[in-house]
Amino acid sequence: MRTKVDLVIPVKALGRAKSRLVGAADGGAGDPDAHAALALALALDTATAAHAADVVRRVVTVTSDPAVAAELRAVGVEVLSEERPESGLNTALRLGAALLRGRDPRSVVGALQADLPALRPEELAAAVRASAGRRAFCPDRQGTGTTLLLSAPGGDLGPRFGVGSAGAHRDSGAVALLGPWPSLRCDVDTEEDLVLAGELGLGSHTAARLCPL
Ligand SMILES: Nc1nc2c(ncn2[C@@H]2O[C@H](COP(=O)(O)OP(=O)(O)OP(=O)(O)O)[C@@H](O)[C@H]2O)c(=O)[nH]1
Ligand SMILES: C=C(OP(=O)(O)O)C(=O)O
Repeated sequence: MRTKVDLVIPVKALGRAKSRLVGAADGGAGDPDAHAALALALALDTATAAHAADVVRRVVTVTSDPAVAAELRAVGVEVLSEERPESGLNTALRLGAALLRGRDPRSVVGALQADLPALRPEELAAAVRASAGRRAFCPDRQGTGTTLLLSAPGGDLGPRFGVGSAGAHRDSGAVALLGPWPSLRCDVDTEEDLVLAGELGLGSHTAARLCPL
């Protein structure tokens, strides 16, 4: 049986997003527009790769930022407006998951972080297949955070993102997905992460936003 998944990709308002990457887009200068363009590029590359995965049926972004909404709609992503951004990431994910669950009571719903600019559709697909009908999560490269969380078919997503989320998802009964999918584990929080993502192969939006070395 082929698993199909409907994904929520949360994207923080660009002015507040990816604070640990300020300056990465312009050699340390820290221009806000250059930073916002980089944060947006990370999300565009993530959403584009997710959309291209053969196991993915729908991609919905939750954001309060009109610029993010417009750019993601332009690449075919549905956008759900986050009415109360101060409520945080897990609230945004529950909103998106509820929308998707309402459309299909038996589906697998998932949360995919928006900072995976090297993501390869076939690696995302392999991780989804490995979940095999179980609520499951993929830890980030360091093993402490979470890049992907999947519900069981028809089940609750139960997002517990935040510091130490891999442990929180494990403790809540989700199965860890630990296969050969480095691009799915390479979330980009720091410039070091960005270098590692570059070694895996950045998506075109992010590559275009970085200063030539
Ligand atoms: N919609 C929404 N997305 C969020 C929120 N907080 C975090 N995210 C998204 O969740 C993902 C993981 O968040 P982080 O890696 O902590 O990203 P961040 O908060 O932008 O980065 P830092 O400022 O460096 O902590 C990213 O894709 C963010 O855009 C939120 O309150 N609402
Ligand atoms: C919010 C998270 O992302 P990060 O740890 O990359 O900030 C998480 O992994 O739960």
